[in-house]
Amino acid sequence: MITEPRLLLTVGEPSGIGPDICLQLASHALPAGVLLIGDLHCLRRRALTLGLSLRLEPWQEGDPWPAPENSVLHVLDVPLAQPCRPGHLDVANAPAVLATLDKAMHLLRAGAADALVTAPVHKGIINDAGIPFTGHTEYLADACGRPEVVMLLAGRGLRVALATTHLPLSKVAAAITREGLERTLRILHRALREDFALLAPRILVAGLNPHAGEGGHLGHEEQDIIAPVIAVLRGEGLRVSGPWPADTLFTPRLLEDADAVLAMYHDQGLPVLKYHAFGEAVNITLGLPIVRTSVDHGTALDVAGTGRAEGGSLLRALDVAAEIVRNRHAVAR
Ligand SMILES: NC(=O)c1ccc[n+]([C@@H]2O[C@H](COP(=O)([O-])OP(=O)(O)OC[C@H]3O[C@@H](n4cnc5c(N)ncnc54)[C@H](O)[C@@H]3O)[C@@H](O)[C@H]2O)c1
Ligand SMILES: N[C@H](C(=O)O)[C@H](O)COP(=O)(O)O
Repeated sequence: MITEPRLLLTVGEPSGIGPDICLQLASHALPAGVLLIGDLHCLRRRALTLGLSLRLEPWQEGDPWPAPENSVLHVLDVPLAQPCRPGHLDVANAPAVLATLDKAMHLLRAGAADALVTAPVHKGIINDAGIPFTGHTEYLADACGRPEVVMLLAGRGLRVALATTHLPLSKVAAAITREGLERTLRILHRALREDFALLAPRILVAGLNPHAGEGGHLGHEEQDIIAPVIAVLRGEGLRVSGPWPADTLFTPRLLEDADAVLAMYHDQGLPVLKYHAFGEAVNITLGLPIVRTSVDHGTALDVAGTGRAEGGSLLRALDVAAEIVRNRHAVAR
């Protein structure tokens, strides 16, 4: 039985709060052994800026997994091209940010770690560097050869999954197909069972249009796509219901009988989740062969290096990653 999962933690965008919240971990009792992946020099400078007293130890592939120690963090060094300055993005550092993810994937594939936790990256600066990138979710899906994954954010008892992720609103409707939606619901259902140990998960599915299409007068996706998929899955005994009008779906009476909500697009579901649990929620990628969790917030350039970054979501992301590793291990036995 795995007692202490080995967690990789990528530091994310170096000019954002990723380094700040990673460094804060040195003063916490962690749920698992954690290895940071990022620029060691940047982390040392940020610790000085923040007045944090801790030791940062270099770790290299082949070294034994670092034992947890008070006020000590271990770092696999992935050097940046330019020195990092809190709050100031530098396009030259974008390749190194992605290199931390590639390193993590390499270690996971080699069986040298059990899960990946990611601090936030800045999607815009990576694109400005000429590298097409929409998010960790899609990048890791691609790296794992699993194009169909599902983004789930969970916090304070609410779980919200998305049928589409980082897509312009103008492309959302066309991206919702019967095949895609059915696959998404199957991935969500399986993950709720295996990763969250819910034996018969109940899923509420949102409509796409106002009032779930108002009987076809405000859109047809509910009748043509969403309802037929729900009918197929219900026919197999899955506890899936909807399409529910999204404006009243997130009300206590409905949520009390649900384990997760499937929203049709990013800003239909995530504002509710973040209003409910920002700072304590966790982003989990379902359907990958690896375990990957992340924070519920972005790079917060405005607070990087100021001492005002809050690390609660990162602590939860580490907890949830460790819990999923243990649950998957139990299922495999
Ligand atoms: N997991 C990820 O990699 C991830 C997640 C969300 C957003 N992003 C990226 O982050 C960048 C900035 O996004 P944004 O400005 O929309 O959102 P943001 O979460 O970075 O910031 C929104 C507001 O919340 C504050 N804030 C966020 N997290 C905080 C924390 N831990 N402690 C204190 N204050 C905090 C910020 O200061 C800001 O005022 C974008 O490029 C976005 O794509 C990345
Ligand atoms: N959609 C996420 C959020 O709003 O919190 C975020 O952009 C992170 O996505 P990735 O995990 O794909 O980077």
